Amino acid sequence: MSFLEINDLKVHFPIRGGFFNTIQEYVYAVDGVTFFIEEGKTYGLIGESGSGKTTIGKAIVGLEEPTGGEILYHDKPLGSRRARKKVGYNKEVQMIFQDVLSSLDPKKRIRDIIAEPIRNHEKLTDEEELEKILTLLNIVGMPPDALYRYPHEFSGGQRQRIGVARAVALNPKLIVADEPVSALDLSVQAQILNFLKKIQKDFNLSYLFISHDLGVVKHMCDYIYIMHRGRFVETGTRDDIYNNPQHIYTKRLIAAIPEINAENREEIYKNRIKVEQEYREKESIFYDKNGKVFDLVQISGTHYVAIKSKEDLKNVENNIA
Ligand SMILES: Nc1ncnc2c1ncn2[C@@H]1O[C@H](COP(=O)(O)OP(=O)(O)OP(=O)(O)O)[C@@H](O)[C@H]1O
Repeated sequence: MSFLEINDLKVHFPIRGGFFNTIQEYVYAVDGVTFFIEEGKTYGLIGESGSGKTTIGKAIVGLEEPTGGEILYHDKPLGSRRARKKVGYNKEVQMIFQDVLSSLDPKKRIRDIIAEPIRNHEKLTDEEELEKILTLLNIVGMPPDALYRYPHEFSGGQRQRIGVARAVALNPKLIVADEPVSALDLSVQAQILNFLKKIQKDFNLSYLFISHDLGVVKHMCDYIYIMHRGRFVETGTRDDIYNNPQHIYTKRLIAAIPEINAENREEIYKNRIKVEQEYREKESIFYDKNGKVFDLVQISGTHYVAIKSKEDLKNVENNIA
């Protein structure tokens, strides 16, 4: 059962300029995306820089106001900030960021950083609050003496754990994780991804996992939304996307996954060249003449791809190796 539905979400940013600082044009950061979030599942939102991923995440947590479409929480449209707080939405949907250092106030000790959402939403005595924070530190694998230290005294991986402790402090249902590991080195990335998986079970959490890297989300996500130019170009289960990619943009993302210590390097490079050729030959099937992404067409149970028409589907299918 989905508890969050995003219908035809649009976020357009005006660009102002000229002598009177009037609106000159718009950035169509998010231009009509529809999807849902179910309990305990992980959704990958993948796409290159500027494709609109963070804007979707921010719209979901209420940091960005949609220009169009709606977000339904338990079948009811999200209202004003006040209405969201009243139905507990602000507690249940949290966000963690890539640049965790700048999202943790450098002048505050860890105790106060983690306590912030608790103080905003719950009335606890000092003692109860301390106990809760110590439990949270324990859950994220941080020692109690972290309490009175400052963010700069910790490594990137430790800071991300502190960010997670703050995010789970209010028992959320959904965490929007915006590139949570891309600033970390590879071995720490794996640690944090495993840790996120572990606490998912403990808290029955759902994740909307934002990344530009299909390799990173390979083991995390149940369902994947591939984003390009403000819209979805392909959506499906992890298997649909990894085993049977259809959109040329998805194929390019998969071809770009770096293979560390790969023995078949030559094959990987040849495949990249093949995908690039296919992109040039078949671009018109995937984008209109203005470069806009087409609407999604269902190609199997859970698998949708944005192409010009159903007739072109055959054309695309013939292309599967
Ligand atoms: N406040 C804003 N005002 C104007 N344009 C914005 C604003 N925020 C984002 N944009 C633009 O909207 C588009 C989508 O940005 P967004 O940050 O959502 O992309 P992204 O896919 O998350 O990229 P990245 O991976 O680099 O974070 C970009 O062209 C960006 O420049």
